[in-house]
Amino acid sequence: MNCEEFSLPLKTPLSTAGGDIRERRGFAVRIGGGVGEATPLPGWTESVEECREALSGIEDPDAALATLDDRPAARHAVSLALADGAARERAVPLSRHLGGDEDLTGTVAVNATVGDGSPEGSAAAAREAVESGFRTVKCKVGARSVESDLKRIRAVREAVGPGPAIRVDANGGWSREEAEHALDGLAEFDIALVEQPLSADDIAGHRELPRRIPLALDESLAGHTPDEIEGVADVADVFVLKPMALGGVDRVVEVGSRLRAEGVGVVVTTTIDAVIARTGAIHAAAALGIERACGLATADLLAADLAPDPAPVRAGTVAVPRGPGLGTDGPWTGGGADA
Ligand SMILES: O=C(O)CCC(=O)c1ccccc1C(=O)O
Ligand SMILES: [Mg+2]
Repeated sequence: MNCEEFSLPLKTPLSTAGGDIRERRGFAVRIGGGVGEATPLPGWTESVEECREALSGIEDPDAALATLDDRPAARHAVSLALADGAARERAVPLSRHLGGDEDLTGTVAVNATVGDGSPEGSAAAAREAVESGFRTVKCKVGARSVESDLKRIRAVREAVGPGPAIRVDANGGWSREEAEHALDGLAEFDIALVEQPLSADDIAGHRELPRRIPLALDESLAGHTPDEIEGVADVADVFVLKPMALGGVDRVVEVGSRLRAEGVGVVVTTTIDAVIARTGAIHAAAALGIERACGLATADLLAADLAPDPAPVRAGTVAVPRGPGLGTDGPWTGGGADA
C-alpha cells in the first residue's frame, strides 16, 4: 500500500453554519492496481492525524475494512482502492462493479452548491449556476439569523425564477424554534429540500419537525453503519450519503439500496473531495441509479486537484466514466512517480 499526503486549497472558502471550509487535506492511496483517497473533514470524520495513523497501521487492506468503522475516511480510501483495482481487473466501470445496471449508469444529475453570503452574492451565484444548466441549486443557510436567510432565499428565488429546484442546507445550525420559524418562512419559496436543520444528535427533534418541506438528514448519518442508518429511515424523506463520512462507496451502495427499497430518497454527495473520491462518489450514485440531483459538483470549489477530472460537470450533469474502474488517470497510472 502506497500513501501520499496532499493539501488542496479552495478557490474561496465555503461558508456554512458549521464553519468555513478553506482547504482539503488528505491522502491518495494506491493498493495494487487501484487508487483510493482519504480526505478527512473534522466534524464528519476522524482528524487528518488519526487518519494518517490508521492508514500507516494497515498491513492487510482486505482485513482492515472490518476494523475501520471509527476511521471512515481511512476506510473510504482502502475500500475505494480495492474496488477500483477489482473493477479494473474485470475491465468494468466501478459503477458496474458496485452493482449498477450498465443501462442505467450513463449520467448523474448534480446540484450547484452556493455557500453562505449576502443576498446579492447568493442570488448572483444561483443565477450563474442556472444559466450554466443546473436545474437544482443548494444554498447554505443557518450561518446567520433566520430573517436574513429568508431574505437571501427570497433573493435567490427571484433571481432564478420559478423553474429551478432550490434546496437549503442548515448544517445543523438551527435550534428547534429557529427551524420551525425558518420552515414556515421558506414555504412560500417552493423549497425542494431542507437538509439537516437541527444538530446531528437531535434525531427526536427532526422526527417532530413539520414536513411541509421535504426533510433530509446529513450530519446525523456521519460515522454510522448501514444498520444504524436504516434504523432511522422513518425520520427523513431523503438521506444524504457521503462516501467519505460513511466509510466508503461500498457502504453507500449498501445502505442506499436498502433505503431505496424501503421507498426512502437518497442523494450522494462529496465532502469537497479531490478527484479520486469525487469520481468514486459519482460511480456510487450511478450504481444506485439515483435520479435526484446529487451534491457532486464540487470540483470547481477547489483551486487545484490531484489529476485531470474524468467527469466534469456539463449543464448540471456528469457523464459517468465508462473505462475500467474509476476511469481516473493520474500519476498512479502509466509510469508515474512511484508506479
Ligand atoms: O451537497 C452539496 O451540494 C455539496 C457538498 C456539501 O454541501 C458539503 C461539503 C462539505 C461538507 C459538508 C457538506 C454538506 O452537504 O453539508
Ligand atoms: Mg449537508
